[in-house]
Amino acid sequence: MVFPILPIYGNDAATLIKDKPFLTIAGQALLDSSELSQVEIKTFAEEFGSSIKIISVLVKETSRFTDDEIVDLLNNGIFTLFLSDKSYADHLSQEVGVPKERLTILKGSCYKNHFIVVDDFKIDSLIPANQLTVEIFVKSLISAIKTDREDKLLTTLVVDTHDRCLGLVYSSVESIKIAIEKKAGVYFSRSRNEIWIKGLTSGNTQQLKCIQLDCDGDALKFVVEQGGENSSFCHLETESCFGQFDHGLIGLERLLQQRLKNAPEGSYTHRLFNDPELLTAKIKEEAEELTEAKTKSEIAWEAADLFYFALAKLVSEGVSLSDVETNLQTKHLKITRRRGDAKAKFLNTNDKPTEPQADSGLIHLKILKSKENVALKEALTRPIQNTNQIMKLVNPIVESVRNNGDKSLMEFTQKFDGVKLKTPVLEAPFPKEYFDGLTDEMKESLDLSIENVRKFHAAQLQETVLKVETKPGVLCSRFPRPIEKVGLYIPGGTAVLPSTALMLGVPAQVAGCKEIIFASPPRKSDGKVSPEVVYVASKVGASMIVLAGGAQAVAAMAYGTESVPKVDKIAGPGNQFVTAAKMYVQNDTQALCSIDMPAGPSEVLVICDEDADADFVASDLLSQAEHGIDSQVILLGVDLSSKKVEEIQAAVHSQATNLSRVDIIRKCISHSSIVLCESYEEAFQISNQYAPEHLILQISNAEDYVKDVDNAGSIFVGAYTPESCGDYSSGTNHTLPTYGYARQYSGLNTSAFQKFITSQSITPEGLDKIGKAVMCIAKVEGLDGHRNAVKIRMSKLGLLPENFK
Ligand SMILES: NC(=O)c1ccc[n+]([C@@H]2O[C@H](COP(=O)([O-])OP(=O)(O)OC[C@H]3O[C@@H](n4cnc5c(N)ncnc54)[C@H](O)[C@@H]3O)[C@@H](O)[C@H]2O)c1
Ligand SMILES: N[C@H](CO)Cc1c[nH]c[nH+]1
Ligand SMILES: [Zn+2]
Repeated sequence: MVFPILPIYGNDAATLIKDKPFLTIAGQALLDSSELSQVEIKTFAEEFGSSIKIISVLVKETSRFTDDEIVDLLNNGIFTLFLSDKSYADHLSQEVGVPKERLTILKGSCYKNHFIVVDDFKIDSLIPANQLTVEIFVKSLISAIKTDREDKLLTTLVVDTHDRCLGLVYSSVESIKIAIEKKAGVYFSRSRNEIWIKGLTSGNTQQLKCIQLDCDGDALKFVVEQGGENSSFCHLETESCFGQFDHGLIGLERLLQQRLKNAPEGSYTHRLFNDPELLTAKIKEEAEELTEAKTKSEIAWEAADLFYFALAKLVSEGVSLSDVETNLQTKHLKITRRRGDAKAKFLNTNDKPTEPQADSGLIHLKILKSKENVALKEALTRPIQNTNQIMKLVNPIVESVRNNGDKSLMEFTQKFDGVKLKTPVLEAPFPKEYFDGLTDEMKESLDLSIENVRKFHAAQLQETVLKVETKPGVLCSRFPRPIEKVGLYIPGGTAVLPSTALMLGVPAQVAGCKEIIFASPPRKSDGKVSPEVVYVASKVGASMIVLAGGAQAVAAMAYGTESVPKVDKIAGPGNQFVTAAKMYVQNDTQALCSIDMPAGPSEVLVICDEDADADFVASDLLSQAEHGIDSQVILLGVDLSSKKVEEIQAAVHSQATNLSRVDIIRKCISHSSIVLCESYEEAFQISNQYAPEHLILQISNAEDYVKDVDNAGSIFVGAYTPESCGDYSSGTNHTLPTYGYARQYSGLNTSAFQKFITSQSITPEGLDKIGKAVMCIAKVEGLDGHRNAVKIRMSKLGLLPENFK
C-alpha cells in the first residue's frame, strides 16, 4: 500500500515541494491540470520524478489536452491519468492506445488503477498539498496502521532505493513525526527506550525517501538512501543487518567499480578497462555464445559472462545499474500512439490499423529550469563521441593514406562513400559540362553571396607593414604573407554545401594563397562533386578538387599523395571524423600542416523573451537542427510564460514535420533543450558558458545586449536576422568554432590564410641602447654564445670598457 494521503497540487506545485520537503515522503502526487499547463506538468515530473515515483494528472475537461499531448505526458514521467469521463477513457484506451492500467476513472469502477481503488473516490476528499502539515501527515499515517504490540511500537522494515532490505527496526508515533519532519531515518530504540536518530553518532545517517504500509497495515516500510563512508546500516559496519550486498549484479557492479580504481597493472580487469577494443570484442563474443547456448546451464553460464562484460562496459563509462533500471522503467511505461480514428472492431479487415511508428511522436525540446544545476549541465553537454573512441577510428585511416597514398584514398572513398573512382582528383580547368546544368538563378545567387563575402573579407585583409622604433636605432617591423598552399574541406556527407566552398575559397583567394585545393566527398549517384561546388571552385581559382571526404581527405591533403599536393594548412568544417583528423595532423610534426579550428557539427543557441515570435524562434532552432543528428540546439527563454513555451513547442513540431530532413531533426531535438531563465543576465551567463557557434538574440532591444556576449562564434541580432543569412549570403563567414571552442577560437577570417613575418634592423646606436640588457639576460640563461654575439660587436664599436667581462 502506498501512503494514505495523495496530495493534490495546483499551480504552486514546484515551490510547494521546495517549501515543504516532507511532501515527497507520500511517494505520490496528483497534479490538477486545470491549474497546471502541459509544460508545467512535464517540468514537475522531470524535476521530482526521481523522488516521487507515482505522479498522476487529474484531467477534468476532456478537451484539456490533445491526444498527442496525452501520450506525450504519459511518456514523460506521468504514471496515470485521473479522469471523470468514462467515454473519454474509452477513447484514450481504444483509439489512442493508452493501456488501461494508466487510466483511473473517478466515478464508477470500470477500470481500477493498480495502486488505488477508486470506486468511492471523491475529489473533495483529497487534501490540497498547500494545506498539508507534518501533523496531518503523521495523523493520517497513524490512523491507517494498527499494532498489536503491547508497547504500541510499529514494526518498520528499512529498505534502500533498490528495495533491498537493510534491517528491521521499530517506530513510535513520535519517531515517525521526527522522521517526516527531518526526512531522515529516525526510529525508536527498544534497548535504550528512546528516539533513535540513525547515524547521529556513527555518521551513517539516512535520507528518508518515502514511507509505505504493508497490505494489512501493521508494518511500515521506510525507503531510505543510506549515507556514511561504507554505506553501512548495521552496527557491525555491514551494509545490511544480514551482511554485505556482495552477490548478484549489484555486488558485481561494486566489485568492478573498485577494480576500476585499483586493479593491479597487468591483471585481466586492468587490461579490460584500458583496452576498449578488447572489451567490445568480449561483449560481442559472449553475446554470440549466448545465442548459440543450448542447455539450461550453458545458457546461464553464457548469460553470466555477457552480464559481466556488459557491466564492465557500464562501469568503465560511469553508467550505473540504477541508470539501466530507470531506462528499463521508462521503456516499460512508454506508449506509442495508435494512429487512425476508427475503433479496431469497425475497421475494414483490408484496412488494418497502421503499425505504430517509432518516429511518430511529438518533436519537442526538453524543458528545464536554469537553477536545476545537474539537469542544466547535462542539457548543455554536446552529443559528441569521446575523443579516444573517435581517434581510434580515425588514426588508422590517416596512417593508411599517409603510407599508401592514392590507393588507400580511393579504397576509403569506396568504403565510406560507396563510390569507386579511377582517379581521386578533378583538376582545373574544370570540364564545361559541370556548368551547363546550372540555372542563371543559381549562378546569380552564388555570385551575390561571393560578392558579399568578398567585400567583408577584403576589408579584413591586413596589408600594411607595421613599423615601430622601440629605441632609437632599433627598428622592428611586421608584414603579412599569404600561406602558400591551402586545402579546403567542403562537407558532403548528408548535404551538399557549395556555401561552405565559397566561405573557405573567397578568404583564401582574398589573402592571396598561391594554391587552393578543394576536397569534398563525391556523390554516390554518379561519383561526381556537385556542379555548384565546381562553379565556386572555378570562381575562387582552385586548382583541383580532391574527390574524397572524411579523415582520408584530410590525410591526403596533409601528407600529399601521388595525385594530391601536400598543403600547408587545412581549413573547413566537417563531421567528427573530419575534425578529429584535422586535430591529428596538426599535432603531427611530420605533417607540417596547421588547421583553422575545430569546426564540427553545427549548433545554435537562441535567447528569446516573451515578445519573441514563436514561429521565428522555432525556425531558427530547426535550421541548425537539420544539419545532422549530432547537432544541438538550445533555447534560453527569459521569463517566458508557459503559454509562450507551448507556442514555441507547437511551432517546432508543426514546422519540423513539414521539413524534408525531419528524421535528422527528430534525433537532434532529442538532445536539445529549452532552459527557462529568470533574467537576461542569467541567460547571457549560461550562453557565455556554453560558447555557442551561433548565438541568436530574439529579445527586445537585442542590440543593447551584444556587449554582454563574451563567447560566441557569430551573433545574429534581432527578429529579422535569421541565421540562414549568415550561412549563405550576408557576408560573414559561416565556418565557426563549435564544441565550445568559441571560448578561444575566432570564426574563419582572412587572416587565417595569412601569416606574419617580423623583421628588425639595429644601428650601432641601437646596439648601444639594448646590448647590455641582452648580455645580462643571456648570462643568467648560461648562453654565452648569445652574449658573445653582442659583446664582440660592441667591443669593436668601442662601446664597452676595456676590462668588461
Ligand atoms: N561548424 C561549421 O562551421 C560548419 C559548417 C558547415 C557544416 N558543418 C557541419 O559539418 C558536418 C558535415 O557532416 P557530414 O557527415 O554531412 O559530411 P562530412 O563531409 O563532414 O563527412 C562525410 C564523410 O565522413 C566519413 N565517414 C562517415 N562515416 C564514417 C565512419 N563510420 N568512419 C569513418 N569515416 C566516416 C566519410 O568519409 C564521408 O565522406 C555537419 O555536422 C555540419 O553540421 C559545420
Ligand atoms: N550552419 C552551418 C555552419 O554551422 C553552415 C551551413 C552551410 N549550409 C547551411 N548552413
Ligand atoms: Zn546552417
